Amino acid sequence: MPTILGQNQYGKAENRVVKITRDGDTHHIKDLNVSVALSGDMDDVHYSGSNANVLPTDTTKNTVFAFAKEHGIESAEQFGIHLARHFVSSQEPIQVARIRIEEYAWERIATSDGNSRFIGADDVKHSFVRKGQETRTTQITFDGEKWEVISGLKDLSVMNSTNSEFWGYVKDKYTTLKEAYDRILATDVSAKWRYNWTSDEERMPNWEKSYEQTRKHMLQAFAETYSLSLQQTLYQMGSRIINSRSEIDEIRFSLPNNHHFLVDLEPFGLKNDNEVYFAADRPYGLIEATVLRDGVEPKIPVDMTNL
Ligand SMILES: O=c1[nH]c(=O)c2[nH]c(=O)[nH]c2[nH]1
Repeated sequence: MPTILGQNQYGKAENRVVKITRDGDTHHIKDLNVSVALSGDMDDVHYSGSNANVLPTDTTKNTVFAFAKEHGIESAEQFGIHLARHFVSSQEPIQVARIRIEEYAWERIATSDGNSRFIGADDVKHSFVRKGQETRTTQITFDGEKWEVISGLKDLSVMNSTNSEFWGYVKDKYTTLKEAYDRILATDVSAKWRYNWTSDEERMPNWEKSYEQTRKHMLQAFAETYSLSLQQTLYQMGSRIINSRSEIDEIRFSLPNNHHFLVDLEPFGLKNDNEVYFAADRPYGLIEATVLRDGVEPKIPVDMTNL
């Protein structure tokens, strides 16, 4: 059967580029998901396999990261326009460049002695919570006599653009990880906490207020902990909640370590001074632990955290 080639396009999809602009110790984040689709004179590669007109998709990826450094990311539109113009004007066979960008917005975390809108406060300069709501969860069990309430949240994305280190770990013959003295710490918090209210005889907690305060303490502890590991940060988050909220006896966290790798821009003659990162989606470290009020029995099932 005779066939002909129809519409075709190619490029690297979903380049997760994170650009940190460090204005003194006030940091600004641009977090984009950039997909490049190029089309033009690409008959030969499909019909005969000649790559003579093919700019590799790998190069389109490199261009995204290099442009983040060279031109900055003023807005998704400005960044996309730069990229599209570059591909069409620098590559003779390419006639159309389509750049799709999703932008993930981040807000500064309001810390215990500051307001997020007041950037003068020392500790709100490099801690962010992703815009858009997390999911709130609860599970209630009643046997006719006793209540058990386990509430929580998931998909609360947070990031510290500094004040995170990781070093001094065990090294064996398979260890390649470089020690980090200034890294990005990012996670999507899943947490479940158990209320110590168990009977109609006791005063019921104010559920709305408790949720709001627990979330607040969780965020503030994340922002205010100078982190030597995600494990240490987790413990700080949990103990801040147990110490501040008498209605909660136990909290379990499941924290993915959302790795941000510095992109090597040396091959393009560019210095990456902790500015341009590749936000990897997998694999990720997964750090899980329960923090308990001293003397109480743990009751949150260990594999419940992600529900
Ligand atoms: O905070 C961290 N904890 C780890 O256990 C770990 N392991 C790793 O490779 N990176 C990190 N980061």
